[in-house]
Amino acid sequence: MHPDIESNYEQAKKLYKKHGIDVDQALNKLEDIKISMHCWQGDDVKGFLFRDQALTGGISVTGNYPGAARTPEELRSDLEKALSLIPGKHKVNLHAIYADTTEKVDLNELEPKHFQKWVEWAKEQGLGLDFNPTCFSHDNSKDGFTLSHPDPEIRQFWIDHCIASRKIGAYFGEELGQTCVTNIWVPDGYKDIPVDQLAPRKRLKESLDEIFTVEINPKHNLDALESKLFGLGSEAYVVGSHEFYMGYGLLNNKLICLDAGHFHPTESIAGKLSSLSLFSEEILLHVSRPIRWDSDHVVIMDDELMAIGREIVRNDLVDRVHIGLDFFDASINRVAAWVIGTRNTIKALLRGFLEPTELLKQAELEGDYTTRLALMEEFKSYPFGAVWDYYCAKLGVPVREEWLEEVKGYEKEVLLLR
Ligand SMILES: C[C@H](O)[C@H](O)[C@@H](O)C(=O)CO
Ligand SMILES: [Mn+2]
Repeated sequence: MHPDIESNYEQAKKLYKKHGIDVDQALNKLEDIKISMHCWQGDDVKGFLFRDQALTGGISVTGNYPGAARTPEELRSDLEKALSLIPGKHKVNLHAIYADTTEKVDLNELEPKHFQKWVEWAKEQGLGLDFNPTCFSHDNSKDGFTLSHPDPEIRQFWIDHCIASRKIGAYFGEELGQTCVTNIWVPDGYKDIPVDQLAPRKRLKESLDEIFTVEINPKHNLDALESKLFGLGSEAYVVGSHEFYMGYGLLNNKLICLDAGHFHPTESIAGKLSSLSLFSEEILLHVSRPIRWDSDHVVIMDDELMAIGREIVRNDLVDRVHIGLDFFDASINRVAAWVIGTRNTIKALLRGFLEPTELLKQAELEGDYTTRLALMEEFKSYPFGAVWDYYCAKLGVPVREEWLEEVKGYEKEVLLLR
């Protein structure tokens, strides 16, 4: 480690210690947090099962930066590159369309064996895996409905796919010794104002009930449900709204997934954590960055991200919140997108750990809002960067923007040859 990194760290430690913050302890806690890095940033949500299918479901990827992964091998190589530039041991989040198989298999026929190579790779790399059924980009979702489809045959197809997905999740959890979170998101909704808002929700509820009648050991797989406010083509009405899944999840002991891009523009998912934590044991996050709509931009260190990090740490939710990422930007190097978004998410958590929370809470309790505001503001310029640099060096990953050189090299030697 460069001596400057160490001495800057020692200086920073002293400053934080003055306010009772144990920086070494903070770094130990940070190292235990796993971020679930989404595989779909690597290939613009195409997957490998149906290469010719257009992306549907009201989500969209823009940009045509060269080098997108075309095969499972390429995707794993890109993920490895990104993970080598991110401190800590993490998880990879797969979608069903990323099955690694030469068999011609439809979504409702998927089995653990179709993901065996992913599991072998995860074992080799010391990674956990999370999972998602892919309820979009398929002929059976072409009119915008899946689990709430009025046609019982189509509904059954998606029910079977979700059951198959939970079994794959359980296989991941058992094989890797780390619980897999399987998150169900469906795009179902109407472009224009519907007459009957209730019937699709009843059908969605019945489909979920059927999916969850299959018993799965929660040690291996936890189920999560992701709501949405609107999508492209479902602007007026989304069946799986926040209220719908809050109700369903709390009554049926399922995790609620809060995606930062799935609420009204001024609503913050950070602000929802304290309330939800009082009623639900565990929560799933999709950390994303909406710009004006659910645009899935790469996560930057903005107010929302810092608030997410702070709320997780302040409310002692580190062991109860599963942190997944969800963005897909094809206008920049895709490996860099992962590195930027994941490093930022870890940095936001670090900043949460480096806050004098007890002191601030005490000031607040005493009604001393002057001290609260003064300290919160002063802490924004405390030397967290020195701690971050030390953390990266200690865990053997590039310090500051050094990682960019590596990504540029990889782009030249690997991505541009695709
Ligand atoms: C590809 C993901 O499953 C998808 O982004 C989903 O999580 C979502 O957020 C849809 O808007
Ligand atoms: Mn999401």
